[in-house]
Amino acid sequence: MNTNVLIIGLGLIGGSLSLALQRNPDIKIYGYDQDEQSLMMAKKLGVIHEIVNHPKEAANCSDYIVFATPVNITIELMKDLPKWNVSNTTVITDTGSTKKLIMKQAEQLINEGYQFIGGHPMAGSHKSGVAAAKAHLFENAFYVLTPHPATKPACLSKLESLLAPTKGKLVKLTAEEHDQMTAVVSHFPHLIAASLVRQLKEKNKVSPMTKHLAAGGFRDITRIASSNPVMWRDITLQNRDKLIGMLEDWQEEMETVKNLLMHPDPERIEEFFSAAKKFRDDLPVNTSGAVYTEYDLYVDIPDYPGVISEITGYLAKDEISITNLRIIETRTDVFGVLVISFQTPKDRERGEACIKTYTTFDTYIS
Ligand SMILES: NC(=O)C1=CN([C@@H]2O[C@H](COP(=O)(O)OP(=O)(O)OC[C@H]3O[C@@H](n4cnc5c(N)ncnc54)[C@H](O)[C@@H]3O)[C@@H](O)[C@H]2O)C=CC1
Ligand SMILES: O=C(O)C(=O)Cc1ccc(O)cc1
Repeated sequence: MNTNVLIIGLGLIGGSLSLALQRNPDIKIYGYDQDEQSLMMAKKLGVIHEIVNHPKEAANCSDYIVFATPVNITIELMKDLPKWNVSNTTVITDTGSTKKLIMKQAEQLINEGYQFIGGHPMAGSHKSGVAAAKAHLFENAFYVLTPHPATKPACLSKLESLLAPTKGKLVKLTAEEHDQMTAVVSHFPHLIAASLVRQLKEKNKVSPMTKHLAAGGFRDITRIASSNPVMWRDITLQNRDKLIGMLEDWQEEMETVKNLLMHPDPERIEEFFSAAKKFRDDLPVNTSGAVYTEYDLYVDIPDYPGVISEITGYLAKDEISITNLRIIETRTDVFGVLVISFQTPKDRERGEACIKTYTTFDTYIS
């Protein structure tokens, strides 16, 4: 018998979850989105099995309901859920980036006999929409669950077995712990990235060449400033308290930096950078963390016309998929570095072997 899942919100996360859950052939996915285009595209791309025009249409036959909508919309929909004729055995969850207010709303549902367990797959990207959905998005990433103290172990196990095909690492946290930690590693960095870009915008008014000098470092640190502003508005509003606390700590940190500059001491300045480098270099690398990871392979290439299509041709011949290509440096007569990104370490290994078979180019992994 099929297990029915209703996914509400068919964007990057709802779409990716839907694709991952379909690795279990017994799963049937009903999809709802208020945006008709997303709904049609989800069906056309095979992201969902069946369209519903209102959650009510599938809510009463669903074993699971997943809210993958922006966090404030999720709260509004949770208020509406009691009108949908949902069974008290249906497991309800969400994918929101914040948990405290969602779990507060869940309390009402739980008191009325519904089963709700908060969820947050800690993987994503600055992209949104169903077209960016990928079945492997959550692989090796932490997938946080926030059960309520009253959640029955059987209900939690039921949700864990649904999510197993995501290949995410399921961990349980309280909503409070979740919102504190995600403020540090995700929400606050988005504020800083946006502020850095806003600062560049202002400085650029005075010296219009500035933005053209924005090199890799600036782009790396501000990539997330290209995320969906509406989604981040809502996350910021829901995790305001923790973010204000972070901002106060940050202001202290900036005071420390200012002091370093006001009373320059080369040793202390070096120590400032080296302490950060050491901790950054020691961050765990075996998880994809909060970002969609690509596995980069560096190839030293000579600068002659057609060299890139030659390499991609070899990879295509051996049926090895790549996700991205970029050149770090090319000058006439000097070797440039081609960076090829793969979806998995295995693909990268095969890619490296393929390039070594067909060329004499040096390859390495950073
Ligand atoms: N983007 C990311 O990297 C991550 C996002 N999240 C969380 O997952 C949730 C979804 O985020 P994304 O998929 O990135 O956003 P998205 O913008 O790609 O998708 C959201 C979808 O919800 C739909 N929607 C909006 N209002 C609706 C309503 N009233 N009824 C039905 N559908 C509605 C939109 O039309 C859209 O298709 C958010 O709560 C976000 O905080 C969690 C992990 C990562
Ligand atoms: O693109 C990135 O680096 C992200 O930060 C993705 C992301 C966005 C929201 C989340 O709740 C989790 C991960």
